[in-house]
Amino acid sequence: MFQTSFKYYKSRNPPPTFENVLLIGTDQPNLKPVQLTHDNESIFSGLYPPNDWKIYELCSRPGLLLLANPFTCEGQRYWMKRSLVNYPMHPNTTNQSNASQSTQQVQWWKMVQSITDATERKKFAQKLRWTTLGYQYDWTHKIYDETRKENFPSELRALVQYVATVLGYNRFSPEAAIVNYYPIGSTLAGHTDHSEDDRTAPLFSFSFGQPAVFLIGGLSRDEQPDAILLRSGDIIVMTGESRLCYHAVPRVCADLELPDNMGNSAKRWDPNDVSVEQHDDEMWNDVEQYIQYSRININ
Ligand SMILES: O=C(O)CCC(=O)C(=O)O
Ligand SMILES: [Fe+2]
Repeated sequence: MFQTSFKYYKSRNPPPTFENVLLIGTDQPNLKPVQLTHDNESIFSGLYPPNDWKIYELCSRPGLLLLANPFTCEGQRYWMKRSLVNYPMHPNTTNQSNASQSTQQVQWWKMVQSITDATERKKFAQKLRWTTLGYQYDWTHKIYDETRKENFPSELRALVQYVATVLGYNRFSPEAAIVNYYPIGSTLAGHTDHSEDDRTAPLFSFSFGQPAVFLIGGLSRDEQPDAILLRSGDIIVMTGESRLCYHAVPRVCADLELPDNMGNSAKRWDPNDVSVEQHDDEMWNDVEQYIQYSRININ
């Protein structure tokens, strides 16, 4: 059932319809609103105050929490920049780490920007698919290597701890992250995340840039998954029963493929009431180019 659904949403010809894809933040029978049980006085830069957050639990997958984009436009641009400029950098491992000597020595983002031809620049940039933070994940042996523990970025730790605390996970402290980079058209096959020592701890997932169809199924591949549209700024938290469920990304779409009410991602990071000169630095222009054809997921 999982594979059938994966193929359906991945298909180019014919393309899928999005009628059964859940939109976080809308009234849907499968989305149960979650009320915060304690006061949240503190604020966090780049996020709207928690009392304004729209939080849901997916009725068909108890423990799966969905947060409709709580980020300000500025907050979104900040995390996109961090993910592109700082995270794919030595000593963090990326899928490109062994591609050439220079990918180890020169900042990946600087290499991208040094390519003057736009087509070539895009071709090069699209090759980056993941980077690991904190404990470096060993994909071959499917373990977190005790001897390869790098610093976990303090600003990302602060963000995750803030969101965790608002949701009631006061003791959560992240030790490892995978940042996934998806050019439009790329996919992530069905899998479960079970290499972590403490599988009772929640898993936090932040999405930025182009929208994607996310599938969440059951503990086996036999169950029919639910399809959810993850748009820029949306957060999902896999807790409880949903923590070890199969999930996948069968489609990263361009806004234009989506029905009118689902698209318009760029509004989430590009406020039209502020002129570009006013709102940001030079680096943003390059990041903005990249994000036109990509999705970033911090997991
Ligand atoms: O990109 C996503 O939304 C999911 C990524 C994921 O499942 C993973 O990194 O394990
Ligand atoms: Fe995963």
